[in-house]
Amino acid sequence: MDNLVKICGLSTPETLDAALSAGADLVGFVRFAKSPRHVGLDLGRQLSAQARGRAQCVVLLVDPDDEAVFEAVEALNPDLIQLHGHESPQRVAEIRSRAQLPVMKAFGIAEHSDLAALAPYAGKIDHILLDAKPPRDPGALPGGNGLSFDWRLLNGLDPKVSFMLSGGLTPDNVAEAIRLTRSKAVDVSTGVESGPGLKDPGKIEAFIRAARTAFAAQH
Ligand SMILES: O=C(O)c1ccccc1NCC(=O)[C@H](O)[C@H](O)COP(=O)(O)O
Repeated sequence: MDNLVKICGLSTPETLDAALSAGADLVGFVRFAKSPRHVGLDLGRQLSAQARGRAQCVVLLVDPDDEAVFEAVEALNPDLIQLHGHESPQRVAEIRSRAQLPVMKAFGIAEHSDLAALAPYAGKIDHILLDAKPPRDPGALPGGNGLSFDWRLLNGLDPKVSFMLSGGLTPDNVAEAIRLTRSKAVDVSTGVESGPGLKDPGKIEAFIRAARTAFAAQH
């Protein structure tokens, strides 16, 4: 995962086009009914076809049963499955094997000890996504909350561990986040919106530009 930008939670052809035109490497489609970014299967099929060949398509699922995995894979034909719930290492391995697709597992980070949760997934996942923990409110979404965590917590992470950084990133703070964490991949949703679920083409472009400049400065 080198110098990659993922725009997550795209749900209209227009904003997807904005992300693709601005050079997003990965585009994420959320399959979670309570989310303002949720895409139905027909829309997901249409959006992933629009993105095909221009960016990697990611389908985001939360504690999916086999049927939810199957229908999402069948409709969206994604390049990658992002798991954003409480999937155990064993369940992740099952999903990866049944779908025959790479998996990126999200981990919520609030304190240094949260990084210990990564170890049991070694060899069972293809990519690591480090995100803020969701608010304790029972109605809160498992992700896409626009909250960041203390990036300095990643200082103790083995430099050989490659990860995608997410959680509260914006066009204004992504350069600092990349500089501090030396992350080679970033993911954003809320920070490129003008309201819940409403992606803003200008913010998408500004985010990608800022991330690219910061990646270039790492070398
Ligand atoms: O976006 C959602 O609505 C969502 C719902 C359920 C699980 C995850 C969800 N989003 C995940 C993301 O958009 C990102 O991978 C990540 O959490 C960063 O989001 P943000 O802090 O909003 O940039």
